[in-house]
Amino acid sequence: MNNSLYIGPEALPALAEMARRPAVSQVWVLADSNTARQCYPMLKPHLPAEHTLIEIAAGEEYKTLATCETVWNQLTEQRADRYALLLNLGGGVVTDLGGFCAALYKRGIRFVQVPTTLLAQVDASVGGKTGVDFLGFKNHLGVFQEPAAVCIEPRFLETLDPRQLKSGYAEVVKHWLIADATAFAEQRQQGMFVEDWTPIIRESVALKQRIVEQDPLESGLRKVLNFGHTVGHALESYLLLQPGREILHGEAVAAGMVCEAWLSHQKGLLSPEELDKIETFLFSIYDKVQFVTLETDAIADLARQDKKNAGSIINCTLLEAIGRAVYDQPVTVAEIAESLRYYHRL
Ligand SMILES: NC(=O)c1ccc[n+]([C@@H]2O[C@H](COP(=O)([O-])OP(=O)(O)OC[C@H]3O[C@@H](n4cnc5c(N)ncnc54)[C@H](O)[C@@H]3O)[C@@H](O)[C@H]2O)c1
Ligand SMILES: O=C(O)C(=O)C[C@@H](O)[C@H](O)[C@H](O)COP(=O)(O)O
Ligand SMILES: [Zn+2]
Repeated sequence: MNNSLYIGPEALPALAEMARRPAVSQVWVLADSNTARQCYPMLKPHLPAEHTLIEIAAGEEYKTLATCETVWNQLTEQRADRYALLLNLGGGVVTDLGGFCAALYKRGIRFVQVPTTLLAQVDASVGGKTGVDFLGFKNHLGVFQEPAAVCIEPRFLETLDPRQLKSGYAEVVKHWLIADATAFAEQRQQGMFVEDWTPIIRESVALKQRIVEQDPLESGLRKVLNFGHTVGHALESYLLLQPGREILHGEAVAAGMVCEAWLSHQKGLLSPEELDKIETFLFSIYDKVQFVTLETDAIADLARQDKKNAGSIINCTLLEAIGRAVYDQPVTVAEIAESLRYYHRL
């Protein structure tokens, strides 16, 4: 099975064909409590009658090794062998965690990503990053492992909560900011009014794939896909550990993009006019993430664990212009804290 990508009505029939290949010994579906209820009924008619559903709890707080253990337990108890196929049906939590479980189980079984959120359809299911959070740090344990296929059916989005849709849109905007100034300019006129997500999904996936193909293991260029994430992950991690204050990944990335656009401007890379365009657009869609200025140092400090760092140097991806990103730009914890204070004042 090669790594194949299907987007649209052909996605689930393609999955049906893969699941019935003689080389597949067992078919497993990993879903969370929501996708088991809301998405599995659409998938089920495409699966062989004999398959097993594993259900995990929904939410970022369950993207942990403990949840992986429950998955590995079930695979082991039912004697899944190396020829088993795992279908990850869900948002980025399920595709990241399921990919990680598949990559480690018996040193690797094949898996297919079946993303059901906008975020997972435009970003998380593509590019082979899998993993779980650890000690509150985002994706701290993980491996690069490409799925056998990615099957994107945009109709899954019909049951998605609008807040989740907005969260996913942040990664689309990120793709435009790092590599597609024209799309950003066009969409700026329309805000988040989108009738049919399919073309946006196709373009976002193609843009991400073009980057990943050149640098699959993130030794250089791929770091541009992390724009907004140095500050975004720090904020997301900080609030994840405080019950009641958790925010969604895309919401954190949207805030992170404002902070990192400001850092880009401070470092003489991004013009004030472009900074203003980015802020105005993002604030027309996203509410401000709530924290107090007293917390900014503690949040910024979490960026010391960012995976792009080298030793004590925090390497950030910044913008030279809308549509042009530069990676490995050193920033200090103090500068990150200052960017958070700037965001807070806006
Ligand atoms: N691997 C990557 O390249 C990559 C890229 C971006 C984000 N991520 C990761 O993805 C995760 C966020 O993913 P997410 O935003 O999809 O969150 P998620 O997986 O938590 O899904 C969001 C919520 O929507 C529910 N849901 C999913 N599909 C649904 C549907 N069709 N209808 C109704 N409800 C549905 C889920 O049960 C969950 O409650 C983060 O952990 C982030 O780190 C990974
Ligand atoms: O695919 C990538 O590369 C990305 O950076 C995409 C990000 O949107 C995504 O959130 C990713 O999981 C972040 O990776 P990490 O290495 O910073 O954990
Ligand atoms: Zn992301």
